[in-house]
Amino acid sequence: MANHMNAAKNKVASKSLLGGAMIIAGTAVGAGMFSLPVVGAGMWFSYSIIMMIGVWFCMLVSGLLLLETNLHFEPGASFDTLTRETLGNFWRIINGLSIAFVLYILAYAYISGGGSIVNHSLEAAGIELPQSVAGLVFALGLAFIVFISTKAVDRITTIMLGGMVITFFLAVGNLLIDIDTVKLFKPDGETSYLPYMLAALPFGLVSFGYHGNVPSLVKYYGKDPSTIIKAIVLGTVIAFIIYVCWLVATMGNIPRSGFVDIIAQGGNMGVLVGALSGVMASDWLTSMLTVFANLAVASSFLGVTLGLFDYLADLFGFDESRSGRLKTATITFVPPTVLGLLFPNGFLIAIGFAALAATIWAAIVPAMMAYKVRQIYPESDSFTVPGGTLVIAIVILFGIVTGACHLLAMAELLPVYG
Ligand SMILES: N[C@@H](Cc1ccccc1)C(=O)O
Repeated sequence: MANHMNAAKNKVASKSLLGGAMIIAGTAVGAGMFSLPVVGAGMWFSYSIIMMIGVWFCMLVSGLLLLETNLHFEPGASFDTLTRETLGNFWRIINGLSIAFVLYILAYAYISGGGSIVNHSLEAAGIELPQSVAGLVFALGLAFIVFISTKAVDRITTIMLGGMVITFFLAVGNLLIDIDTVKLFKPDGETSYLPYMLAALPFGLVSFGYHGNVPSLVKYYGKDPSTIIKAIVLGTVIAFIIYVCWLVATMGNIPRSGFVDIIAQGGNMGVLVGALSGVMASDWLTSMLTVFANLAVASSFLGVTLGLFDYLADLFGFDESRSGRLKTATITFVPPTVLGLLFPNGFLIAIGFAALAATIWAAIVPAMMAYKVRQIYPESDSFTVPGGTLVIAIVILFGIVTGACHLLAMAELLPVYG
């Protein structure tokens, strides 16, 4: 979420470690999180945790490799500059396209998920809308904020983040008290588990995506590797802890067989939150969970579309005037909103495709750049990720395997639960 970055930048005196960690955690925690229990239902709890540890490790290391490269450049160098200078124009273009693709498809995923959750909330208030219209309301409302200014996005996301922390702990805290360990460790339903991990892997990768913020952190802290490393480690650990709580809360309350129904209904955010609401003791806590889900997806939408907005303005050379911003807003918001109207329930499919493109810029490219940079500066005493070329190979392999899993799952060659 670039906006948190800007929020942090404006406060000169607040270059705390926690600020950087929150930027990373804030970007990572988003729509991916809502897909985890649904796509993890097949392998269930223990395997989900094992997978998340592995994905966390690889995505942490790829972020650190990106930092390693970034530290050979002046603070303020963009991702685009890093790829151009290390890997050349071909990879620069591939990288840029994959970033733009992820931002666009995530914007669509958020409209789909946002529409679904807004609809779920409105139903509770007795208002019935087609989901595509709810998606439109969600997108237009938030697009307007991005259109006004970056500052407006900053202010509103800061408020949203505060609200998310409070509602997450109230709602999930209560779900954690009610969990049933039998559900977690002795799941019902069919006896095959492990094979379902393959199709779930891409969703794990998306939920640990934050890499666009690494250059922003370098710009923010300057060449201070130890603080940036701590911020990345802490930020990804916070995200990991939130995901574990979320998996415990969902899988400890909804039986494995219950997910078959959620998946049959498309597995969108509103369906999952609806199923959780069904098992929660009080209406008040149910509202907290719904508010949390609304805020989580809305703040991610603002972060991602602001990034896309700035990227497109730069690419097409649109200026900051009212008409320039209107042009940028049009190319930013119209394609994902139209998709949201045509296919209101593509949430999970979109997250899967985001993963496919993210394997390039959040795993493979950072590893390749670090490899290159070590050849260019063999004597450098700047920060180097430990583990040598082996670690680089592991990250590249992780990216390739995850991308392959997505393609195989799309071709219906992998077992998918439900
Ligand atoms: N991690 C974000 C998505 C994301 C991926 C890659 C980079 C930035 C953001 C989410 O789960 O919603």
